[in-house]
Amino acid sequence: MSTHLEARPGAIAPIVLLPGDPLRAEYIAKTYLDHVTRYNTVRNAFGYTGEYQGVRVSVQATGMGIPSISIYVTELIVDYDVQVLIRVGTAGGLNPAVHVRDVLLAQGSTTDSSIILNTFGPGMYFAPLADFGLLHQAYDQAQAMGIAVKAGNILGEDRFYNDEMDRHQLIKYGVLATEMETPALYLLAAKYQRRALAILTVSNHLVTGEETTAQERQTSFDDMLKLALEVVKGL
Ligand SMILES: O=P(O)(O)O[C@H]1O[C@H](CO)[C@@H](O)[C@H]1O
Ligand SMILES: O=c1cc[nH]c(=O)[nH]1
Repeated sequence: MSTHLEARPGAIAPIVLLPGDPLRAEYIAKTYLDHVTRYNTVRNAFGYTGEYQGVRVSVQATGMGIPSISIYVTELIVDYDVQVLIRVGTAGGLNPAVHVRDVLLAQGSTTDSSIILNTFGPGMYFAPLADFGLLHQAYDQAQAMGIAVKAGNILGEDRFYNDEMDRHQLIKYGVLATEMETPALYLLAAKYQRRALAILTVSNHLVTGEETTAQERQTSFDDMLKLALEVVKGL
């Protein structure tokens, strides 16, 4: 047990998929995994362990935002010795080259969060990066599966509703999309020397106003999830 997870020792696999939404965790477990057990219901942050084509893998909901994912990632690493963490999340498009339903690989994550300042002190702007091996593997796997992914910098914001933020400069500098957890995932992976990657599906576009229907969201989620699981299988 850890403070927020009731899993017994050994109940969580060394490789974990991390959706924000607990119902996405349930969907992944029910749709893609065999021999599934649910190891966590604390706060309804569902956690499951099962097998994907013979490979043991867990799925842990992280909730929304940096404070929430930081709790789950820290406990997964420190209390359950998880080695590989792959976020499977949604993002809002920023760049005109990005469209709803696109699957993105977060090569790095810019952030307005204070986590970098609080970790390194003033004047040091640490760049939270994906594990290169996972990124490379996910990119190659996506090509093999015919999934058109874009890899690049994403924004991990502190607030979903943030009228005050001017994102235009970031868009000019090539930032693809915005979400709310990846900088913390990459920072903690760096801290504990674990491997992490965020794979994101674009669910809406903040500049063009494009939206997805529930059905379209499901299909593009499935592309992202199959990609993540094939990466897991290749580890
Ligand atoms: O779909 P998930 O994984 O929750 O990710 C995105 O969706 C939530 C906001 O709606 C934030 O958590 C954001 O990062
Ligand atoms: O954080 C997020 C996630 C999806 N869409 C957004 O606009 N923001």
